[in-house]
Amino acid sequence: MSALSVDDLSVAYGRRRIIDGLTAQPIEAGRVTALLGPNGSGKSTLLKALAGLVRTVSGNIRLGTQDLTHASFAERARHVVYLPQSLPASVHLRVFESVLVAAHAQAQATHRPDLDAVEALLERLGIAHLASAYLDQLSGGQKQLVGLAQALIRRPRVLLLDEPLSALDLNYQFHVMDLLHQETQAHGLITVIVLHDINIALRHTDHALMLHQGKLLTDGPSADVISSETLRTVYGVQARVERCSHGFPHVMIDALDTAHGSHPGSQSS
Ligand SMILES: Nc1ncnc2c1ncn2[C@@H]1O[C@H](COP(=O)(O)OP(=O)(O)OP(=O)(O)O)[C@@H](O)[C@H]1O
Repeated sequence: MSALSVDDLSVAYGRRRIIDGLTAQPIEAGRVTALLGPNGSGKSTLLKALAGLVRTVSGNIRLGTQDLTHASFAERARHVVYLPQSLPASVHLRVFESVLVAAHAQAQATHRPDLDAVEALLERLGIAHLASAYLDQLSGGQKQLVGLAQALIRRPRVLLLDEPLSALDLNYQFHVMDLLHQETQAHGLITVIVLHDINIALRHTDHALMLHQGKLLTDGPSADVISSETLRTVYGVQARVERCSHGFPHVMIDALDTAHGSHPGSQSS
């Protein structure tokens, strides 16, 4: 299975460099990778660069042996699906149609869309009852689940999700992470998820990249990346990683780290 490789990647908006010479370990297929870091550290910018949505990019992005950095937008879109933080507000389509449209978009390139597959996916996401509802009449969390259905139905090789749990209740957060794990393993996807909830990252992801002011502070197994030291450096908090009675690691935040003075994200230019 191919890996996604990022080598010496820099990304700028105009003259302002946001991602600065980022080189990461290969992001392997079949495992869920968390992209972590404070507000403004460059997580969305990195995802957009991987999806080919930012112009001012230097360095190398490869999918297996294929150079994605210089691939056309259409070529990249065959392999990479990016789900932004929020979907367009006013699309007057029914949920089922919207997922079918997403399937059609991909089907031209790879496989034929399948009505049963759409139905099964809505069922697995727990939103089959919304199939006939209009998108612009859904709650924020319901829209987010539909966005995930639109992304997953396309069966990409690389799935980039920007805060896909931000509007979901506790039950759906767990359910969606479980489902993403199953899909990632079953289809050998490269799944990269921006998360703010460190405990979800610890519990539900295999690998993590920790961004700090546009640079990669560290990457590796999530349980190694999420440590007291990195949480202090990156988020300016005093934290402990402990195991709960079921043996799962869990982060406990004790206090803000007074040595930081202000929010660490506010230090970036
Ligand atoms: N379209 C844009 N034009 C100019 N600057 C931008 C643009 N989008 C983001 N930025 C800037 O790039 C920096 C990184 O933003 P980005 O959205 O990548 O951060 P993030 O880590 O995803 O943050 P958050 O956790 O708050 O979503 C911020 O300082 C932001 O102001």
